[in-house]
Amino acid sequence: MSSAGAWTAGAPAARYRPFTPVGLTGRRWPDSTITTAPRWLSTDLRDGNQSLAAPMSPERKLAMFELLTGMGYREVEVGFPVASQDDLAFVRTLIERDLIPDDVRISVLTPARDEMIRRTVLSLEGARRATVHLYNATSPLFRRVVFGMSRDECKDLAVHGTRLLLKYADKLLGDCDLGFTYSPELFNETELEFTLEVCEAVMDVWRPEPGREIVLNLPTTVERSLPNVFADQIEWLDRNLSRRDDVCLSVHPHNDRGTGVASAELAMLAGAQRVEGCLFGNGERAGNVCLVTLGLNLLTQGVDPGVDFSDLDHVRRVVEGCNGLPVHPRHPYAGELVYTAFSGSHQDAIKKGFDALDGTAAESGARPADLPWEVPYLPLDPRDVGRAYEAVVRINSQSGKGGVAYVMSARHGFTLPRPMQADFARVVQAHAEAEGGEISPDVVWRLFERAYVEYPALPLPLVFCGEPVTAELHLDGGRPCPVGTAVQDARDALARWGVEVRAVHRPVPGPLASPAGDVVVYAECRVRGRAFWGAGAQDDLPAAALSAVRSAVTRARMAINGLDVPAPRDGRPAIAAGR
Ligand SMILES: CC(=O)SCCNC(=O)CCNC(=O)[C@H](O)C(C)(C)COP(=O)(O)OP(=O)(O)OC[C@H]1O[C@@H](n2cnc3c(N)ncnc32)[C@H](O)[C@@H]1OP(=O)(O)O
Ligand SMILES: CC(C)C(=O)C(=O)O
Repeated sequence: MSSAGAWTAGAPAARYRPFTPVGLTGRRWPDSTITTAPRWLSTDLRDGNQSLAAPMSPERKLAMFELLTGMGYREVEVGFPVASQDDLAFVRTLIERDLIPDDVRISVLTPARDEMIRRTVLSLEGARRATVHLYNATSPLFRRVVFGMSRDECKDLAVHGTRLLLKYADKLLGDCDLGFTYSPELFNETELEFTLEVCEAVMDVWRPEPGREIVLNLPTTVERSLPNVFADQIEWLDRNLSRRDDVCLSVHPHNDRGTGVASAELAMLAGAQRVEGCLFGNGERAGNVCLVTLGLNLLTQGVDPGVDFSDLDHVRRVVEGCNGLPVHPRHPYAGELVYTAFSGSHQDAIKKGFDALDGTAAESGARPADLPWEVPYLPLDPRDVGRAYEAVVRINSQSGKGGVAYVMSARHGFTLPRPMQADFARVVQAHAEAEGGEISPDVVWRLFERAYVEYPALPLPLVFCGEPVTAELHLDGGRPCPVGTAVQDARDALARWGVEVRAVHRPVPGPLASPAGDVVVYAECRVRGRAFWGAGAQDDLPAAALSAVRSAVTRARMAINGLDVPAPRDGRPAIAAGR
């Protein structure tokens, strides 16, 4: 029996205890909004790195550091110098080769152990500005199981560690602009009054004052509760900490419950001023909070994240290379598939959104890129993060006419009339069901060509079993041409070939124009009460109209005679795709 089978006797829920709520009254955070970006600290090179099966090589560390600082992160935790010779060497390289931009503050992590604090401080020798980050676990479980310490002993560890830090910094760091971060590890599982007691005791040693802040960094070391509980904890501390103006309240959420981002955001509502995390959520177990998601969540609320995500694919490639871990195709904002719709109703709405945006741009004279982003199903303009529109719609058996029309227009430059979209969508759907999988834009094009372009063998004049053919013409782009007389010429030409033109539709006002210079006409021909479509692209409108009608009538003949539609002629496509 598989291990999952053991649950038939009942889930082991009784082994787990729910988190105790904070019992905060008069909460302020639910009524707050986020209007500015927090301070960010990237811990990719420390928490991220320590969680990798193969920690980053020096070259990868440097690539990560350059990426982070190039994107605009101004606080970067660069390692745990006592962990390994590699970690130490990297810190020394940054300092000795003067690789730290003037506006960037590096930080290094140390446990509250005398010799380790000394060596950590020493690792910063020669740095112009740097922060030492001291941590010790404060939760009851850790006090009991890991340290075997009373509350007072646990507090003393933090206090003594801070004293040692000051002592060694005084001795070893000269005129370095030294910052200090203290983290009560497992904050979220620690009694709030005890956290406060420890933080106050640490502050009594560091003595924060204007110009000498302390960063109190509150981690969900292992995320165990709902984000609202974390927000309550942060608001409680925000209300109760002394010297609040000189404290930077920071959070360090992990993602064990999959709610790291929500925890960070609610904590910001509750008073957190700084957030520590990793790009794409690398980090211990289920990861640290994802800095990309947090930053772009802000952007999509109209708040500048203060970090440059304009080439997110580049960021993703560098991070994948450094971490040796793939970014999930569904990762918010950055995954390969997150700007792609396969399903018909999504594609339809996206296409209408783009059309509306183009319409507003044309009316107002504004560039689409300057208009408010209002495209259904896309929370962000892919171009704002350096992604193209091509992949927004991809076709398979779940797709509908909107998606097929989008591909024809965006990829091939053919704006199909609405009833023809439905007709062509049926062709594509049949192919998708027969073949399975995805249908590339090239195959969509070949299906279109096969279904609608001219078959030159068809004899003229175009009468069908003695019945006249009627047609409605739909004009698309093409080289600039004087539409008025050209339309009359087309009517006259078709009349000569036995076709009565009942209507001419012109979806877009203005001259017909396409980069490839063809005039494109779609013809909807009625034969025995049924509609058949054809498309023609030629140098002039009469020729294009005739071509479209011949193609439609061929389809009618084949269908009514129960024959398959023939493949297009060999050689060059009858219409050049990708106009
Ligand atoms: C939540 C976090 O991410 S915290 C950061 C975690 N990161 C890392 O651990 C990566 C780097 N770590 C290392 O290289 C090693 O663990 C070192 C160099 C720090 C220590 O190595 P070792 O001396 O071999 O100790 P080891 O890691 O096995 O055990 C930890 C010891 O430190 C103690 N300890 C753990 N955290 C702390 C702390 N913050 N402050 C003081 N002591 C601590 C433990 O109680 C244990 O003590 P014990 O030996 O008396 O039982
Ligand atoms: C050192 C602290 C901030 C940490 O990494 C954690 O608690 O997850």
